[in-house]
Amino acid sequence: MTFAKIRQLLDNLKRSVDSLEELYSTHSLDFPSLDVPFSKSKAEDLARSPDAVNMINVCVASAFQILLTMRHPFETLCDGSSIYQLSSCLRIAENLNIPEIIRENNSPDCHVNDIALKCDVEPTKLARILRVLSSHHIFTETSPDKFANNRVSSFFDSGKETHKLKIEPAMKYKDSPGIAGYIGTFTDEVAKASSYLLETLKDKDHGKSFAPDHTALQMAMNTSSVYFPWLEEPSNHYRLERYADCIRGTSLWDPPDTILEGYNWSSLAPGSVVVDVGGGTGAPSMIIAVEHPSLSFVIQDREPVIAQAKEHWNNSKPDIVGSGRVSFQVHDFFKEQPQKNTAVFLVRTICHDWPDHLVTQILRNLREAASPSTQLLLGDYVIPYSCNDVGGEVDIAGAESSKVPAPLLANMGKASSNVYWIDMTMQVLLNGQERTLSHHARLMCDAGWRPVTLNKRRNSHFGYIIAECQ
Ligand SMILES: C[S@@+](CC[C@H](N)C(=O)[O-])C[C@H]1O[C@@H](n2cnc3c(N)ncnc32)[C@H](O)[C@@H]1O
Repeated sequence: MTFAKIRQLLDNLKRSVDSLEELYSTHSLDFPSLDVPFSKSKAEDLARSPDAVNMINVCVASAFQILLTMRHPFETLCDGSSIYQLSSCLRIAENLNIPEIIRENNSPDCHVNDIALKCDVEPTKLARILRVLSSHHIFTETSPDKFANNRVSSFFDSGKETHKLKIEPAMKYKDSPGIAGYIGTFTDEVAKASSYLLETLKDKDHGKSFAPDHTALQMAMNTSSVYFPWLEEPSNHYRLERYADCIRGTSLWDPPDTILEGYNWSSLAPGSVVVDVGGGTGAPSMIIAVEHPSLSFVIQDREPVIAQAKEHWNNSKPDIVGSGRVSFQVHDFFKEQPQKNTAVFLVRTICHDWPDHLVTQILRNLREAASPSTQLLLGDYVIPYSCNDVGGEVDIAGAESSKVPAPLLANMGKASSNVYWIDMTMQVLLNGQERTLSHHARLMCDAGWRPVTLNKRRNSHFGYIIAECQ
């Protein structure tokens, strides 16, 4: 029976590769190479189209399940026990600007002695770190101790000049697309917090609490502050700059313009106001603002973040700032919402930060400021179970589940791993979580909203739920 299952997985894999090759050949393109640095191209764009994503996901889930079926359990457990070493090595590559150093080299590959000289570390230690990454296809070791950027490593090249980064390291994260900041944040404070997950879970005072100051982060960082005020402490200046970039990186979970499909923005009357609640530097709003010049935006966040947002918009979209279509407001979403004339309250990746009782408070504050026509647009992952969710249907348009080929897990296993990584991230940082559709719907209803539509990109777990006033 096991061989039959392996063959079934191989069939899934083969069928998906065949379909992918056919898709690419209809566009006269080849699939992007792992060995070549990433570049914006038609082939890369096609790889993120919903059809291609579906085929790639089936390949990833099938290949991973074959691997796990065939490997000795101890090999799998060794991997699971040491996978944090990969994160630590990735943290070093990002922090020491290794992709940037290799890019600035005169030839495509660079000897580790030259790389180590530029970042002032011991070369044989660095070689071993880069070898871990190369063995996981992040960088390529072209000949012993020589390393080149590949499709994966070049994706976190900030494009900045290393001699400038040496003088002002946090400059790396200014007006950047978010990948370096994402890696830096996840492999630093998130990883450190995660290493205290067990101790926090078993802690007699904090283990069963959902307070945002009773998480693994407090234990790991020896602080009593909640994550956001902790980030804003003067000693965390570098981390705060990096976090802003990290959040822009979350817009890359799907192609960033997916926000345009999340809501029918053209249906709004000219002059309508979109309030981006906890908007960070306003990356999703910026995409909407460019496409829909008749709409106005209010970006709300905590004071230091609003300063970052203003700077980011002034540097990236001075024309929109000059037109007066975007304004910036310091606002605490746990307090009364000052914007009373809002067409859409956009809350993207906000609710997942917080435990249920605080999500209800945030959404209720928005409901109290809403007019009868105001809509809520909640953007977050819609987390699936790894088994079939019998009876989990929710009566919201667009909530249909997609078909998964046997014998893959109902959630597409490895192809969906990021949803669960982010869920754990929210647990260790703030006692927040990713939620199923019915869980999202319940919290919205408790706060006086009626969820009506789920807009989800095909083959993505990230959803935009539209709700109306009850
Ligand atoms: C995960 S980020 C999401 C940013 C943005 N919505 C996006 O999707 O790109 C969460 C944001 O919530 C902000 N935030 C945290 N606590 C807040 C509060 N009490 N009031 C307003 N914003 C807050 C943080 O500063 C951060 O920018």
